[in-house]
Amino acid sequence: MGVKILSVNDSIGLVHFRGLISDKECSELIAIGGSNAEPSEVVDGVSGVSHQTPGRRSMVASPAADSYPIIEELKHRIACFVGIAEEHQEPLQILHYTPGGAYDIHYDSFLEGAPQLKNGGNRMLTVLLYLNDVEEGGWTQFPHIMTNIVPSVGTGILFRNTDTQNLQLRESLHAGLPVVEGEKWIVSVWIRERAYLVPLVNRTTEILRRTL
Ligand SMILES: O=C(O)CCC(=O)C(=O)O
Ligand SMILES: [Fe+2]
Repeated sequence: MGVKILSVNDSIGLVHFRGLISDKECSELIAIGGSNAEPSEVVDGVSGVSHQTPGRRSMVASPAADSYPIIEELKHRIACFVGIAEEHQEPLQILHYTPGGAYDIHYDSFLEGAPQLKNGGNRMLTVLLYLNDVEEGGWTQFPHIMTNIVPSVGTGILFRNTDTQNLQLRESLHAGLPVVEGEKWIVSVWIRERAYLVPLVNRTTEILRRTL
């Protein structure tokens, strides 16, 4: 499957592309997301604790790659596409936004001294894959570089969150604008500077849920 580059913005290495996943795979991922969803959380940059917040209004599923061949395959494809080993990826997330759902303006990377940096370093890159067309709204917006990405099935973006010293890149500020009509399904993958160890507690919860 050939990846086609639609546009590039050099300031944050933003690449808009099509062809990393097929429409059929998008439907498959939506089905997996729908059957594993929980309310999304955000990690606190100081305490390192995850909590629900009004700024991230979506449902999220983080299915284990070893339970779903398509997730394993996708992680591999993303690693080849970005040229960084799979071990640097945090668990892949499938996000579902309904009308009013949004991810308010934020950085994916952490500031110096944040406890999350201990596991894998900073979130160097983000990959978002759009799994469906949104009737209205749901654009991914980068205000500093005045760029909006309109979700469209089978397309995706890749961008840098950090500079060459792995410090937060100001221009990487972004938001998932509110969905106005329809729904929005995406895959989101955060890629670290170094290998990221999936905390055992998450894995255990997942395994338990699977066996119950
Ligand atoms: O929903 C979007 O368009 C943005 C998602 C996002 O920023 C993230 O998952 O880090
Ligand atoms: Fe983000």
